[in-house]
Amino acid sequence: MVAGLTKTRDSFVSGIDSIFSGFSSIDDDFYEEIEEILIMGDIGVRATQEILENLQQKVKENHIKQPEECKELLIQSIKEQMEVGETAYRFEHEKSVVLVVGVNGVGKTTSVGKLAGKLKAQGRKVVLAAADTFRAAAGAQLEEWAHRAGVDMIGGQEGADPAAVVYDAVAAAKARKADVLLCDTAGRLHNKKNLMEELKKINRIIDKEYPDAFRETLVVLDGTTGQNALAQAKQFMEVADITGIILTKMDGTAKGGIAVAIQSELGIPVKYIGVGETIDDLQKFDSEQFVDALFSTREE
Ligand SMILES: Nc1nc2c(ncn2[C@@H]2O[C@H](COP(=O)(O)OP(=O)(O)OP(=O)(O)O)[C@@H](O)[C@H]2O)c(=O)[nH]1
Repeated sequence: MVAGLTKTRDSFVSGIDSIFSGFSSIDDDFYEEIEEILIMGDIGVRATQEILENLQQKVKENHIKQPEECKELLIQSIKEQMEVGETAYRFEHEKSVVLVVGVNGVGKTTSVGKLAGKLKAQGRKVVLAAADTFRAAAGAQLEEWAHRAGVDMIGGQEGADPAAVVYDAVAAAKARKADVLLCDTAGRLHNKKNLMEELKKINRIIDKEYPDAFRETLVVLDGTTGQNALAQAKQFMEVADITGIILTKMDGTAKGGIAVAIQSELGIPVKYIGVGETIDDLQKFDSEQFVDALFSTREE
C-alpha cells in the first residue's frame, strides 16, 4: 500500500515531523503550522478545519501537553475524517452493472481495464461495454484492456448510440451469466445536457432490461489535478447519481491528500486509487492504510 504514494508521503512526513520536533508547546502557532501542511497536501479547507477541531478536542480530553504526543492523535483524526461504510464494495460481490464516467485523459479506460482485471482475479465473470463511442480510439483501447484482463468486451462503431451498446452488453452479460458488467461511458462535460440525457437513457435501459442487477456509478478523477478534480466531481454529481470515486495517478502526485478533501466535501467515498499504468496498479482505497502510508517513514 505504501508503494505508489511515496511523493505524497514524503511531503507529508517531512512537514509534519518538523512541526512535532520544532515546537516546544501546543499553542496557536503549532495548530496553524499543522493547518498549513494539511492544506498544502490538498486536504482541503473544510476537511482541514474538521480534522483540527477533532485534534484539539482530543488534546484537551487527553490532557496532552507535548507536541510530539499529538502525532498519533492527528493520524487518528484524519482516519476518522475518512471512515467509509462496509457496504462500499457491495457491487464486487453481487450481480451488478457499474457505469464508469469521467472526462478524457483522467485514466477512465485504464481504470475500467484494471478493475476488470481485479474482479477477474477474484473469480468474477466480467463483461465490458465500450459505451464511450465518441472518441475513435476509445473502443480499441478498451479492447486491449479486455484482452489483458481476459474478459469479454461488447463495443459499437464510432459514433454509435452508447445506449445501444449498453443494450447489447446487457444482453451479452445475461446470456453469458456475467457477475459484473462494467461500462466505459462518455464524459463530455462541455455539453452537460447531452451527457445527462445520454446517462439517463443508459440508466433507463439497464432499469428495464436488467432490473435485478445492483447498480454503481463511479467517477474517475485525476488525482494530480488537485482541487480541479474536486470541481469535476461536483459537475458529474449534477448529471449522475455518483456512488463512488476512482482517484487515478496517485503515484504521480505529492498531493494525495486530495482523497481526504474529495471524500469530506462530497460525502462520496473514494473506492479505488490508481498508482501506476499496469493492470495491477489499482488498489482498493483503505483509508486506515492510506493515512498510515502517508505518515509511514519506513523504507520501501
Ligand atoms: N501514472 C499513472 N498513470 C495512469 C494511471 N491511470 C491512468 N494513467 C495513464 O493516463 C493516461 C490516460 O489514461 P486513459 O485511460 O487513456 O484515460 P481516459 O480517461 O480513458 O481518456 P481517453 O482514453 O482519452 O478517453 C494513460 O497514459 C494511462 O496510462 C495511474 O494510476 N497512474
